[in-house]
Amino acid sequence: MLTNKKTKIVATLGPACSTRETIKDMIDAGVNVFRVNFSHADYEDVKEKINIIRGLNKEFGYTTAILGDLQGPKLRVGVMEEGVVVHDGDLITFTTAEDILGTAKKVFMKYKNFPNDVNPGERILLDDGKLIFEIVETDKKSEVVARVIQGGELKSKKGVNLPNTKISLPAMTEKDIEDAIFAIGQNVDWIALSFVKTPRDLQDLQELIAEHSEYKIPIVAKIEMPEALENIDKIVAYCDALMVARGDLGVELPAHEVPLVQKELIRRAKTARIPVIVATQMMETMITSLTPTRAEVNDVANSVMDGADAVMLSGETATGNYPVQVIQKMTQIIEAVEDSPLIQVPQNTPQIKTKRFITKTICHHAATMANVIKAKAICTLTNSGYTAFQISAWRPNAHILVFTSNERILTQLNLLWGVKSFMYTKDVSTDDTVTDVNEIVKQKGFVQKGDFLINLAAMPIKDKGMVNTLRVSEIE
Ligand SMILES: Nc1ncnc2c1ncn2[C@@H]1O[C@H](COP(=O)(O)OP(=O)(O)OP(=O)(O)O)[C@@H](O)[C@H]1O
Ligand SMILES: CC(=O)C(=O)O
Ligand SMILES: [K+]
Ligand SMILES: [Mg+2]
Repeated sequence: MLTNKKTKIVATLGPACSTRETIKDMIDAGVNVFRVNFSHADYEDVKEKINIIRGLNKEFGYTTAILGDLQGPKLRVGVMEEGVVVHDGDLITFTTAEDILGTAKKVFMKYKNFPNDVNPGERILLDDGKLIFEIVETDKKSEVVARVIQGGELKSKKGVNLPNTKISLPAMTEKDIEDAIFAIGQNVDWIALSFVKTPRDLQDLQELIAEHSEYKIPIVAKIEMPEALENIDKIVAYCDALMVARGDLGVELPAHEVPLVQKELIRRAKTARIPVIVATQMMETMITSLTPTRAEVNDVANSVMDGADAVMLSGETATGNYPVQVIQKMTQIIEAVEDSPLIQVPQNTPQIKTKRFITKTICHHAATMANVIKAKAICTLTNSGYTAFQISAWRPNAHILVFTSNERILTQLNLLWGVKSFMYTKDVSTDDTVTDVNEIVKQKGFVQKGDFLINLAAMPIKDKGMVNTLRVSEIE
């Protein structure tokens, strides 16, 4: 039995959720989207997981989506010996010369140009800033010596941030291009681009998608760099969703600036009517404990109250001990707050006259009207998914039920707040379609006799044109 929450959950795949049984339990507990993190992914493994998820979708009528998250120009250390700990004041060498097994004295850095890009005095942050080093010297060829400023356990393949350094890497590296082509080949529902700085980065990915796919794959712009904040208006115009990637963001910026940035980014996404995902360390203690901290419970709840369409888990589900329980807990938190009248999600009323002005306006009125007449559901027939984005953005109290014959958007829309989608392949006239859809919705238990329901359609239906009709039905 699937949950009825409206805020979506994105869960990262990893060794902790590798069986079909665990994946099914996670979906039943509230996962709507699985994230493949290409920073750690093995293609054969990804294929297997995607098959499992799609198999479950088929068998149980789920619409679980898959999000491919490209690594981007992220630096990483190599594989480390077990249990290496570095202490304040220690000196450590980062080498790019050979992929050695790392120790407390010497560590492999997987970025050839590293000794060239850095300068003495600059900082190296590791593992989302848990460890801090200061560069003492670089030979500008293959070795960099650094002093430990804040020590701790130095684990394999952890990410490296250089907030004071200008890195000479493109937004899409060779690896990202290869991973994106693989992801497109697997028909993933969404692709996330890490470390976006400018709209150009997004256009490059759009072009790559257009070159390798006959369908448009929507893009999530991961906001984790100060440059992205400077260019946010243009970035919003060139992507289909935002992610507040707090892991890197909290290292690239002082972590105490992240809370207001989160609120600002959510507001931007709401204004553009695109979904926004809040990510990283939401339930971090549940990697090893069955009880989240009060602060974590508050964080998930407050993200929902800020207006997040989706909340994301990383290590909690990828490598944590409790991949199913963490979803159950997150669902409980979401359900406890999302219907509260205290939630005031920012929304914009001014309508810009784009070519879809009419459709946008109808969706807006459907959502507002549903609240006024207390309609239990808004049903829309869509081929592109556009109306689902538009209705979802207004956050009506009614169920948002999407009927489509397009298998791709059936799962893609599962990232959107409040949206539930259903396969609908019958090709009939509007009157029959409305009656038919309303009957399905009643059978599924979303509405009962006497309830109002709003239908949106493009008439005539067979033309698959622009939505031009809003109809209110009373369920018989
Ligand atoms: N197949 C896998 N997929 C995802 N994470 C994995 C996998 N195998 C191991 N992990 C571990 O889970 C941890 C948390 O996952 P997460 O997706 O947050 O990674 P990350 O390294 O912080 O990546 P990024 O910042 O690039 O998104 C990783 O640091 C990694 O050590
Ligand atoms: C998810 C991610 O990439 C981050 O938080 O940095
Ligand atoms: K990533
Ligand atoms: Mg990141």
